[in-house]
Amino acid sequence: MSIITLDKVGLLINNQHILQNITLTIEENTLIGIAGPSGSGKSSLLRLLNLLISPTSGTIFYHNKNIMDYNPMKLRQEIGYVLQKPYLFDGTVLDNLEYPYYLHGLKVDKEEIASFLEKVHIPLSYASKTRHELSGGEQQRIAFIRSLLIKPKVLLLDEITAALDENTTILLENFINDLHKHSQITVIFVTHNSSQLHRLAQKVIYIEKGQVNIFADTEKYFAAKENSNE
Ligand SMILES: Nc1ncnc2c1ncn2[C@@H]1O[C@H](COP(=O)(O)OP(=O)(O)OP(=O)(O)O)[C@@H](O)[C@H]1O
Repeated sequence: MSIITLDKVGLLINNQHILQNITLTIEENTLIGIAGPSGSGKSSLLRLLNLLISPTSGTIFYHNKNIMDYNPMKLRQEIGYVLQKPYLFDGTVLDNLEYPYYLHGLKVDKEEIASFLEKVHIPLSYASKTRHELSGGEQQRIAFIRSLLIKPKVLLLDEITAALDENTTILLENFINDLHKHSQITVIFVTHNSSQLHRLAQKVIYIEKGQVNIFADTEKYFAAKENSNE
């Protein structure tokens, strides 16, 4: 079943076509990788899906309803978003992790917080640290689990492993795979890492100059790429 559909979506900023005529359907419970050159519009597409910006043409549907008709807070409870540069606010790690529950009027689940910290190999004792006492990679892992605690149906990940070492990258990839297997989540991730795309994506959206050039199963995408390089 489709969860997100884009119908001729365009984004025009200062007379520049950032995205043009994007039409695609994303099925529920799939892992989608977005690839493409720098400045091609990948992050802009994620921002549109999270209602941080609005399309200037066309329509985006979430569960067959125009996303512009959703309450942004309600939509963001279902569609989580993690930025490349993690943003943790002042306060402790625990404050950061409890915040999504308060924001959406839910009961804080301390056991869940502890189990997620364990899954991303952050000791429980770090709960009382502030972001200034954490490495960039630790902040990224905390921002990542913060987006998951309220159980989004869709997760948008913008190059979240770009600044991480290989072991931590694989740790997060395994986490995403497990989550996808057990929680029926749809994950849409931007990456410049072609091995990661191969390891993680079931389908690939390739964007160039604001347009979707390829939307295909990962194997087909890599086969087509190999052919074009010959
Ligand atoms: N708010 C904005 N105002 C003006 N131009 C913008 C704005 N946001 C993005 N752009 C432009 O839109 C284009 C696409 O940017 P975007 O960040 O979506 O690309 P990207 O594919 O994610 O790039 P990268 O791989 O380098 O992160 C770029 O040319 C960028 O300069």
